[in-house]
Amino acid sequence: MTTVVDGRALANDLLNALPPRIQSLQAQGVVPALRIIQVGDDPASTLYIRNKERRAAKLGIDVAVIQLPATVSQAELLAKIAALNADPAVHAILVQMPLPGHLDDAAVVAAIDPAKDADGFTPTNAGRLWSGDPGPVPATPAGIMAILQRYKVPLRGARAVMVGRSRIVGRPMAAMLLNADATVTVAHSQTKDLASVTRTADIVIIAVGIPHFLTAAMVKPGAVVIDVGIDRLADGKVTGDVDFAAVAPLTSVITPVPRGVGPLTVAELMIQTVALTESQVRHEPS
Ligand SMILES: Nc1nc2c(c(=O)[nH]1)N[C@@H](CN(C=O)c1ccc(C(=O)N[C@@H](CCC(=O)O)C(=O)O)cc1)CN2
Repeated sequence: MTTVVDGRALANDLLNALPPRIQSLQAQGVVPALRIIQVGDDPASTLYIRNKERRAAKLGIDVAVIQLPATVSQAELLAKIAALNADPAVHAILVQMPLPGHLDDAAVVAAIDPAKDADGFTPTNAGRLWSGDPGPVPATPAGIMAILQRYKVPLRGARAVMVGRSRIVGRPMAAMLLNADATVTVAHSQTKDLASVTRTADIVIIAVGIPHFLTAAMVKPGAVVIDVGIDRLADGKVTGDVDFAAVAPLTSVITPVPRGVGPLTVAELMIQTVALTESQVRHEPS
């Protein structure tokens, strides 16, 4: 029997825990404040940011999008981040990815104050994650961990294959699985005979951005399959990296696209924004 994950329901459920925490902050005179920097006007980024804004506003988080032109210079972008870092009324900052090619992603991310790092992408927080220490973590892998936990997928000793090695998903996902005692393989575009690797997996997580890339021949019967891809087809429809119709019958648990991992990404960002705010309030000089 295959269980198809309901990402929207799980996201709503996780978000139900936030209002009392936000009210407790408000009682102390603090409203969690999230700032999202968008460079350019990529339509997919605009849509994802709108989802984040809507959720934040619904929860009573003070959210604002700082829109910069696609031609913004590295220095101008870094100056904007420095101003947000220095603003005590801002608790969480993120720069929507991808950035235009002339900008240095790594330097931009590294400029964010790790205490306000809503995405958990800064080198400091990535290092904490790989060391198994607490800190802000990237939202998509955090959402996937929430799915695995909610659907009671055993992780200790499980063979997990992460297909994709991005900073947003693949690398932090591998660290989280390792921290949960899974045996982790990271496969990528240079991996030889990928199917022979994915077929060994109890859990396959895929984030490659190629529609229907993971086929039935690449999956072991009974495996858990998590699809992070949000791929736009020529007709405008959204699909995933997994050939869902062919793969789903083989699996024990599978995420659909849309309404699988995506809503969890947004939910985990909200959770992180509140956690960063709480941590800053705790560390404020009294
Ligand atoms: N700074 C960041 N940039 C990007 C991140 C990130 O975590 N931080 N992740 C992705 C995009 N992303 C978040 O920003 C994101 C992706 C998907 C969704 C979502 O709600 N998906 C819906 C479907 C939406 C659609 O129809 O296209 C779903 O899956 O149901 C939200 C956020 C890259 N950049």
